[in-house]
Amino acid sequence: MSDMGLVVVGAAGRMGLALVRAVHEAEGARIVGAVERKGSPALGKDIGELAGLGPSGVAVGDDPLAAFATADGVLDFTAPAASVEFAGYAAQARIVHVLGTTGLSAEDNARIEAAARHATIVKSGNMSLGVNLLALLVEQAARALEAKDFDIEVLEMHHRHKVDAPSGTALLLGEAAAVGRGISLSGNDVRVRDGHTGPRQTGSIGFATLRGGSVPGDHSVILAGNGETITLAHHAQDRAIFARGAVKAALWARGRKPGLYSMRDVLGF
Ligand SMILES: NC(=O)C1=CN([C@@H]2O[C@H](COP(=O)(O)OP(=O)(O)OC[C@H]3O[C@@H](n4cnc5c(N)ncnc54)[C@H](OP(=O)(O)O)[C@@H]3O)[C@@H](O)[C@H]2O)C=CC1
Ligand SMILES: O=C(O)C1=N[C@H](C(=O)O)C[C@H](O)C1
Repeated sequence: MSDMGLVVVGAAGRMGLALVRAVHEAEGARIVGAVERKGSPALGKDIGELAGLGPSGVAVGDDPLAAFATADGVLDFTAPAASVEFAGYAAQARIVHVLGTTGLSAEDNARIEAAARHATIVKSGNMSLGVNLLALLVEQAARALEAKDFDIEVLEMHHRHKVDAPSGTALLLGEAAAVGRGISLSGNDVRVRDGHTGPRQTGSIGFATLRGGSVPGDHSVILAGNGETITLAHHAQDRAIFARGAVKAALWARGRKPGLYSMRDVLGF
């Protein structure tokens, strides 16, 4: 089979450049397009040069539909409104859409689900191997430790540029804890605490957010009981872990029927 042709959207962003480097290093995939928004200073520049790889022959453009028409898949770590639009274009082109953007609303998710009738979409708040394994462990721990005995809190820290909170990963880990507990996260989540909050509600899942510096992504799930705490944690040291996961997801999705898949489907756990 020929190499999978991939378009990177948001190609000049932090994750965009990491994705270009990950595709360059991967076997079985190549970059066929790079897209940024109209007016971006990156337009017209060679994406290989921008990523520090040398000339690639692929210039950054601002026409996603034209780029998708020549591709087998798209790698998308951009912004919610853009990702919803790209999911629609991926459906029109009947291609793979690897979607890592976080901060999606319920309405965004409904539109992405609709696009997945025709596109093969792999979507996850975190594409790294480590976090997806962590989610499995959190689910098991939450199942093993009863809500009356152990409170669950999710703590995350990210770089100063991050615009959404709680992080997609924190929500993914909260969902895993909720699955383990046999409850829905929605309605049991406590995303912010301020002022006179009253005592903690048994069975709730709390979130706390820190922002600063250049931290690529730190997450801890704390199970706090009487006299002991258990902390399950993941520390990202390099965005390459997310980018490698995204390329793996694209290669896994190639040739699969349209639908909405998760990173746990890709990794088999
Ligand atoms: N699932 C995962 O594993 C991970 C997810 N993420 C998520 O990925 C997203 C991006 O993060 P990051 O790379 O740090 O952010 P950046 O802001 O560095 O990159 C986003 C890029 O997308 C571009 N963009 C936005 N809208 C459009 C559009 N309509 N068309 C084309 N390009 C567009 C931005 O351009 P401009 O600057 O002009 O707006 C920017 O270049 C976030 O939601 C983040 O949470 C990040 C890491 C891992
Ligand atoms: O914005 C980021 O940087 C990251 N976003 C994702 C999230 O919201 O969890 C994944 C990773 O932690 C980095």
